[in-house]
Amino acid sequence: MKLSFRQPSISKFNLQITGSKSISNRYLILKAQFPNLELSGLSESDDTHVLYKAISTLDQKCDEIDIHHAGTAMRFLTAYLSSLPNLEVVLKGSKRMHERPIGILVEAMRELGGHLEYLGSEGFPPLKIYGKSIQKNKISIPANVSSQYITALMLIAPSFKNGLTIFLESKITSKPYLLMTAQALRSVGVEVDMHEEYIRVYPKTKIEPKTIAVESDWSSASYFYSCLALMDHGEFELSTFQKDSLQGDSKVAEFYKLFGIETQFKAGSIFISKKAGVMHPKKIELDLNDTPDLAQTIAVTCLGLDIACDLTGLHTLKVKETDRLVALKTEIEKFGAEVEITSESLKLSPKANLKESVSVKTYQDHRMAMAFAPLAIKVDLEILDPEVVSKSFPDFWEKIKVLGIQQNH
Ligand SMILES: O=C(O)C1=C[C@@H](OP(=O)(O)O)[C@@H](O)[C@H](O)C1
Ligand SMILES: C=C(OP(=O)(O)O)C(=O)O
Repeated sequence: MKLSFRQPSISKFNLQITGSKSISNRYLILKAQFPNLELSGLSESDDTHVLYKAISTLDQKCDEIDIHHAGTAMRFLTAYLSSLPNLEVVLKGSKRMHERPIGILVEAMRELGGHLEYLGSEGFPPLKIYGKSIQKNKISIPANVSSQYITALMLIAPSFKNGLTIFLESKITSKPYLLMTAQALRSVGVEVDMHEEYIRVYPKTKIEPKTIAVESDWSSASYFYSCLALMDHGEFELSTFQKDSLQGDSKVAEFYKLFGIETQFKAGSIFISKKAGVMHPKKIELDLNDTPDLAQTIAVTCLGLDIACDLTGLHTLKVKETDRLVALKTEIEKFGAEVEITSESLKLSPKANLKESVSVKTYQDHRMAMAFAPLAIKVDLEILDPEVVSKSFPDFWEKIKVLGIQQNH
C-alpha cells in the first residue's frame, strides 16, 4: 500500500480507538472462570477474537486450538487449559508462534502438577495439553523473559484450592502488565498481594455479578501521538481513555511531551495537541523495559523528526511477532539513517533528508506497519502487507486516513 500525505482542511479530529487487547484477553480468561462477569467494549483485534473463539469452542470438545499470532492467547491458554481436568487438546499457532519461547511457562505448569508435552521443538509451541486439577500453591519463575508467563499463572490462580504464590526470579520485565493483571483480578473481587520478589493470588470460587467496560488501547493510541508529532500542529480527541489507566503504555502521554505534545483528559477522552513551531530536542534517551510495545513508534517518530535516540530495555523485542530490533534497523536504514542495535538496545543516528518511496517490510508484525505509517506525513512510502494491523487494530487504516494519510493499493 502506497502512502502519501495531503494536509486535511481541518486540524481537529475525533477518533474512537478499539478496546485494549491486553485488558480484553485478561478478562476473557477471567470470564471463563467466572461466567457472571459481563464485558463491554472488548477489543476488535484478531488476538482477542482468537482467544474468544478458543474459549467458546472448549464446550464443543475440540481436539486442536490454533491461536495464530496471538502471544497472550498462547500463553494464557497454556496455563488455563492445563488446569482444566479431563481436557486433552493440542495448542498451536502460526509459524512465528512456534519460534516464540514458552519453556518457562511449561516448566512452571509441570512443577505445579500439569501434564504438557512438546509436539515440535523442546521449549516452543505446539503443545499437547492434558488438563489436570492443580493442587500445589507455590512456584518460582524467571521474570525477565516475558511477563505474559506470570500473568498466565496469576489469571488461573483464583481457581486453585489454595491460590498461588509466584516467586519472581531476576528483574521483572514489562512490569506494568503484571500490575494490570493484578488490577483486573482485584476488579472482580480476587485478592492479590504484589511484591518485588513474589505475587500472591488468593483463591475465589464465585464472584458477584459484575460488568467491566474495557478501556481503549493505549498502544494503538501511540500511532496518533506519532502522527501529531510529525505534523506541524493539530489537535486530536481519542476515546475512550482514563487518566488512571491500567495500561502501562499510557506512559506514551509522558514520552510524547518530549515531542511537544500535551495530553488532557476530559470526560473519557484524551485531547492531544501540538502547537505550531515547537522546538524538538536533538536527542532523546529512554528505557523502555516497562513499555516494549512503544519502541517501534518512538524510533520512527525520531526518524521523521531528525532526532537521535538511544532506546534501552529492549531485550524482549527479539522474541515478539518478529525480531523487532533487526526489523527496525533494516527498515529505518532504507531511509538513509543509521541504526546500531545490541540484544537490548537501539541507537538511531538520524538523517535530515529521508529517502522517498521506500518499501517498508512488515514481517507479519502489526507494529511495524503502524509505526512506519505516520512517516507518510514527511515522505511518500510504501507499507508491504498492510493487513497485518488486524492483529491489534483492524480499522487502523480507516482511522489514519482521516488525518490526511492517502492510501493507494
Ligand atoms: O500481557 C500482555 O498483554 C502483554 C505483555 C507484553 O509482553 P512481554 O511481557 O512478553 O514483554 C507486551 O509486549 C504484549 O504486547 C502484551
Ligand atoms: C508483542 C505483542 O503481542 P503478543 O506478545 O501478545 O503477541 C504486541 O502486541 O506487540
